[in-house]
Order: sequence, then structure tokens, then C-alpha cells
Amino acid sequence: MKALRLHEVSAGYGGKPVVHNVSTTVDEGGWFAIVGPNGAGKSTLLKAIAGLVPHAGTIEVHGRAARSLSRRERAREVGYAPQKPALPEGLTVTDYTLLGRTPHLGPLARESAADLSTVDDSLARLDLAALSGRRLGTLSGGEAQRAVLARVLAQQTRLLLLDEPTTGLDVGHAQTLLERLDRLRREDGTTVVSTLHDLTFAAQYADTLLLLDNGEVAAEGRPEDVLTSERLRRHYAAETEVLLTSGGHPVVVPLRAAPEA
Ligand SMILES: Nc1ncnc2c1ncn2[C@@H]1O[C@H](COP(=O)(O)OP(=O)(O)OP(=O)(O)O)[C@@H](O)[C@H]1O
Repeated sequence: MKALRLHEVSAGYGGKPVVHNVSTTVDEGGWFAIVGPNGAGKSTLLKAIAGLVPHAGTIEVHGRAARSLSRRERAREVGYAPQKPALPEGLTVTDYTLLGRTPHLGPLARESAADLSTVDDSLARLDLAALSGRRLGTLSGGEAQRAVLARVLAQQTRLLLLDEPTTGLDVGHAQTLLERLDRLRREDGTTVVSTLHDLTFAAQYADTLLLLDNGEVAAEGRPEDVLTSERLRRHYAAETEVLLTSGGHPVVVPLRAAPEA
């Protein structure tokens, strides 16, 4: 089964689409990265899939029309981590992560021992156990980013929508985070759909890239097929050289202009 199926999806704000006619499918257990220049519509497309922005066309999540899902049903199917989350500063990391269990709580809205154990597991997976009692307002940017992911992991959905999950992380923390997500994907069969600005990271982790420009699909396919210096010039106005790692993954190197004589 496909985790996600989009057919001629348009989405935008105030009735004005900024994403136009996107059709694609995402395999269950795959990692699908949406890339493209600033303002291309990447976040808007993710928000449309998460049900936060209205859309035209069809979005199916695990074979069910997204429009037909109640909020609670959707929250059990789809976990969404925004690029700029509004964090309640006074909540502890544990209490915030526990919010991820909300769609699973029974009528009395009391969390069970199993819910608490899921929270502990999510915190451990993101290396946050030592910070579990800290208030969100006291965390560094990278720690707060991990807390947001812990809440989404605690939601235990089969599909994760992650908007720039490595924003504000240094190369080591970004790599560790992407490795953790990759492990989750391999161990639990979770599907990851993420936007990623770092094309070299995107090429390392995603099996498919969707290149959006001006709200339209400019290219889609394997990273080594999508990332060409010609496309990066056309869609990003960037001069680059695309190298290959020994493992065959593209590496995008920005080139400095030749100094004027
Ligand atoms: N809430 C909003 N109301 C009106 N326009 C918006 C809103 N959010 C985004 N837009 C506009 O929609 C377009 C696409 O924005 P979006 O955030 O989806 O792009 P993006 O590809 O994620 O960009 P970036 O790489 O800069 O994060 C932009 O022109 C942006 O100004």
C-alpha cells in the first residue's frame, strides 16, 4: 500500500494557490524529501497533507481520503512537526512529549502506564532523557527541535511529516537526528516525508526527491537523477558542482565565482 497518494493537489492561502497540481505517491517505509528554493511551496504542501491548509485535488493517507478523516483519526495516522513550532515555554519536556499521546487517550483523557512508557521511549530515542524535567523555555534551539520530534514520535503514527527537521542543528547533531529517523524507518516501517534545505543530506537519506519551484513540480526521482548542476542553476540560481560519494550519493558543492581580474 502507498503511504501517501496526491492527485492534482493545489493548496494556498486566502483562496490563492501557491502549490499547483502536484501528483505523486510515497511508498510505505520510504523517505521522501521535498526540496526547492525559498518560497517554492514546500511547507505549504506539507501543511496541506497535515490538514492545516485547505487543498483542491485528492490526498490519500494509507488509502483513505484525507478529507474524510476526523482530526483525531488524522492525528493517529499523521505526525507533523512544523518548521517554527510555538512552544509552551513553561511545560517540561516530558509533559510536552505527553501531548503526543492525546489522540490515543480514552474518554477520561487519563494517560496510562503504556502512554508514559511510550513517552520515555521517545525521549530516549532522541537522547532527551537527561532533559526530561527541563522547561521548554530553557532549552537550546537544537534541544527544542528534538523535543518537538519527541512529541511527534510519541504520537506513534505510521507517517511522519517533518518540516526542516535539521534547522538550527550543527552538522553532527543534524546527522545524528537523521540517523535516528532512518533507524525508526527501518525498525518500525515508518514513512518519512520531510522538507530539507541541505541537498547533500537530502541525497544521503531520501530515496526520492521532489523538486518544487514556484509551486510546481520541476523534477522527481532518485537523488542522483534529480540533482544536476543544470537544474540547480535553473531552479536555485546557484552555481554548483555535483560530486558523488564513494557510496554513489550526490554531494552538492557551491562554486565561488571566479574573481574579476
Ligand atoms: N500563512 C500564509 N499566508 C499567506 N501566504 C503565505 C503563508 N505562508 C506562506 N505563504 C506564501 O506561500 C509561498 C510558499 O511558502 P512556503 O512557506 O510554502 O515555501 P517554502 O518552500 O517552504 O519556503 P522556505 O524554503 O523559505 O521555507 C510563499 O510565497 C509565502 O510567502
